[in-house]
This record gives sequence, structure tokens and C-alpha cells, in this order.
Amino acid sequence: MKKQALISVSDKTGIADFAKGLAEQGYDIISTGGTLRTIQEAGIEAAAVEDITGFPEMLEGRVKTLHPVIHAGLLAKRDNDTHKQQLEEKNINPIDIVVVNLYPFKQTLDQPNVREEEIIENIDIGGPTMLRAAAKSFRDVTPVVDPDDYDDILQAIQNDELDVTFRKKLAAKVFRHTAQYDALIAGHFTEETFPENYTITYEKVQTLRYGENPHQEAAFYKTPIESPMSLVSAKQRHGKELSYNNIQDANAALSIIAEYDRPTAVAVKHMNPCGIGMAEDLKTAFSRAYDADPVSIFGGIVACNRTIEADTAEQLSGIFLEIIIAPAFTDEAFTILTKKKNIRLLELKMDVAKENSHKLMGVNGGVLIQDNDNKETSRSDLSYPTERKPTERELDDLLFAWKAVRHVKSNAIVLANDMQTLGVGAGQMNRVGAAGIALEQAGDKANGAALASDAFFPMPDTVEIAAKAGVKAIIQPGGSKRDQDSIDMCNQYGVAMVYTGTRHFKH
Ligand SMILES: NC(=O)c1ncn([C@@H]2O[C@H](COP(=O)(O)O)[C@@H](O)[C@H]2O)c1NC=O
Repeated sequence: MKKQALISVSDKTGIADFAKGLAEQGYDIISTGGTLRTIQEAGIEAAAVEDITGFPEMLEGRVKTLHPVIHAGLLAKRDNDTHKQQLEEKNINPIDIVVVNLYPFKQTLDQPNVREEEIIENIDIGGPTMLRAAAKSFRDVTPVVDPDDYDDILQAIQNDELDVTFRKKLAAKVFRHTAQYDALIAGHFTEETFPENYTITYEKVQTLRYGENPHQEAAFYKTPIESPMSLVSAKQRHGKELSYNNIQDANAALSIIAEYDRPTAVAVKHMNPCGIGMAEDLKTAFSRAYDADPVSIFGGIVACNRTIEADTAEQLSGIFLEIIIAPAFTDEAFTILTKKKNIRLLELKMDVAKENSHKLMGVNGGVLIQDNDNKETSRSDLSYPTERKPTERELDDLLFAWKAVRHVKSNAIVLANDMQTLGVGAGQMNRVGAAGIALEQAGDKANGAALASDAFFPMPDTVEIAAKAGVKAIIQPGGSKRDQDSIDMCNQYGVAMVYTGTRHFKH
């Protein structure tokens, strides 16, 4: 009996050549409407599925291949005598290879102003059913879902290498594919924020050389639905491939830069900002970010929200940096920066849109899921508990530091003055310790500075050391049982304190 191939594809790329190859290898081809036309137009002999089933396509294509003749042909076990006999009784021929790709559900979803009806019609039912049946029957049937596999499969048939190991790999690919397809559909239908099953799905961008450390294996995956300010959409114009740590740090830099709309430069080390500068022009902004901490920036990542021109490029080229991210580089700037072979230059459209998707954090045996911390603070959210109220300029610096502190690992303290961070205390186990680090880094510049704290002060000690160092204004959520002690301390030193009412822990 001749071998049979069933071909039904939405994306017709390469299908005529593949069908030709199969026909040359002695396969009889059966196919559905549009696919059949493509194959026949290429001069390849093929039969319509409805001629095999004796049942016409109906319901505008909702039912084409959903027929026992097809599914018995796919699901019969070739080494089972009862199955064999049942096929013979019904005159059903086994199907040996199934080539299917599905209705473009995601592409339909991505279209602007698409009607719900059209989305629903792009949920493929017959395709996944055939693929899953073929994949379940991988011992006898070859399931093909990816046009990129056509050549390898033809080659394997020619070399008599289309064995069960190969077919099982293809079957696993099918189940991953249909699982992702269903996850996207489920995502579209689901209204609950945290449903009983959280069906997320990611697509591989690249295998990474290693993970956080050289002995860890790692890969980078993206969500099928695009998100704003994602490194996935960045264009790498120069330098080595990004590493795992590069991606984490660059991602942190993007989240921070999205806070600021005026010309801003952010330097990041180990996912914390070590310097942020904002100004009327990028060159000054970068000088401020650099001067904030000329030591830590070494080997860091810099993100800028304006085109990098020659003057800023000259400054940047004097420092050892892993990555520079900007919306664009002028030709001159590009020439200056690419004198260094290894520096990675990434171009990415910068907008201030915040990531709306959930944040996932792996824990042993599970994952914690929460909203992204996108809550904005505006002047109308602020309250003023101290005798002295901040001046306009102090308020600007407080809000500048407040935007930064939410991106610093808790316990976090940021000191700033004149749109420049001066000291960053990150990831300490007590708040006064974080303040101590930030103050020490700022040194004399702490005098007159503004201080932001990501969470309230459980004791007045942070206020005390800050005030003694000359800090003039403080921004913090408020809400401690002992707020009054901090207020008293501020009043004693003439410090203006502002409450935001919002905490920004980042663990
Ligand atoms: N309903 C069915 O029985 C059915 N059988 C195959 N399909 C899909 O129809 C598409 C191919 O259709 P055509 O060959 O007419 O262009 C493929 O994406 C295939 O997955 C079906 N369509 C959707 O469910």
C-alpha cells in the first residue's frame, strides 16, 4: 500500500516544494481546499480530503477534516491486529505524515480594529485535532507543524532516517505548539486576573552563552504579545551578543529611563541605578549621571532617551561600558563609539509607556505573580507633615529622586540634587544602613540634597543622620507607627518632609 500524506496548511510557504518532495518519495497526497489548489497548481497530483471521506467541507470550512476516516487513519496502531482489521472493514487507509499549520490566531489578534467574530473564526479546530492525533501516534505517523522542518524531513525520508526518535521530537514540538496556541486563545477569553490555571507561553529569542554565572545554562524567551520598551525589539548595531546579566541590567535601565521624559541618562550596575542625570540636553544629562558615581559606572550600562550625538559619544567613549542604549546614534557618534570593538550599541524607540504585564518571580515549586509597580505619584498625591514645606526646587528634586528610588533594590535610599543622583543605598537589610551608604557616597554634596526612601521610617535614625549631613528635604510614603518621631526630627533640623502615601519595595 502506498504511503499517504495529509497536507492542510494556512501558511503555504514552501508547501508546493515539500509536497513535490513527498510525491517523489512515493507518497499519495490528500489535501484541503486552498492547500489542494496550491499543490495542484504546482503540477503535483493530489486528492481532496472530501473525496477520501465522501463528506463535503461544510459550515464555511468549520468542518473539513473532522471525520472518522481521517482520524481513524491517524490513530490506528499499525501493530495492533484489531485496529488493522477495523480499518480494513471500513476501507480506511492509514495516514503516514500530517503536515498542518494553523489559522493565524495571533496575527489576527494583532490586527488593529479587528472584529471579535474574525478572531473567533481564526481559532483552528480541525488543524490541532489532526496534529494532536498524529503526534499521539508518533510511533507510526510523522507530525509536521513547522515549515522550517520541511527540508530536514525530506532529507530524513531520503536517507531512511525518519525513525521513531525523530518523530517523537516532532511530536513534542506539536504539543508545545498547540499548547501555545491554546494559551493565546485562553488569554484572549480570560477575564479573571488570576485564573485557576495561569497559562503563559514564551518564544525563544536565543540560547545564551550562560546564565548569571558561567556554570548555569540559560536562554532568553519573549512573550508572543509585544510589550513597550522591551529589549526584544531593540536593534543591536554593534558589539558582542548580549549576556544574561546584560539583559537583566539593560532591562532595569529601560524601566528607569521610562520614568523621565526630559533628556536623561541612566547608568546601571547589577540592576540598580548608580547614576541618573536629567538636563536640558543629553550631554549635560550624561555628565550628571557620570559624576553621580564615576567609580560604579565602570563596566556598567548606560541608557539615554535622546539620540546620541558626537559630543555625548566622546564622553561615553572614555569609559569602559558594556552597553549603550539609545533611540538612535548619529553617524558621527556611531563612528566614535565603535572604535571599541566589544561595546554593545542598542537602538530602541524610547517611550514612557510602562510595562503592563504581570511580574513573575520564581520561587521553589511555583511562581509569585503580581501587577507591575506602575503607580505614578503626582504633586496632588503629596502631603506635608513638617513645619517647613519644601521649596519648588526641592520638590522637583524630591520627585526626581522618588522616580529613581522605586527602581533600587530595597531597602533603598536615593540622594539627589539639581536633577542628579548623588548617592544610592541599595538592597540593605536595614533602612539606616542604606541611608548611610548613600550619604557616604554623596559626601559633602549631601549638604542641601533631597532624600527619597522607598518605604517609611520605622525610627527617626535615618532622618537624623541625613539631617546631620545637611539633607534639606525628604520624600517617603509615611505610615509608620512612629512617623511622629521622624517628623519631630525633621522639625528639629528644619528639614521639609513629604509623604507620598505609596510604598515602592523592590526586593
Ligand atoms: N475544520 C476542519 O476540519 C479543518 N481542517 C483543517 N483545517 C485548517 O484549515 C487550514 C487549511 O485550509 P485550506 O487548505 O483550505 O487553506 C489549516 O490551517 C488547517 O489547520 C480546519 N479548519 C479549522 O478548524
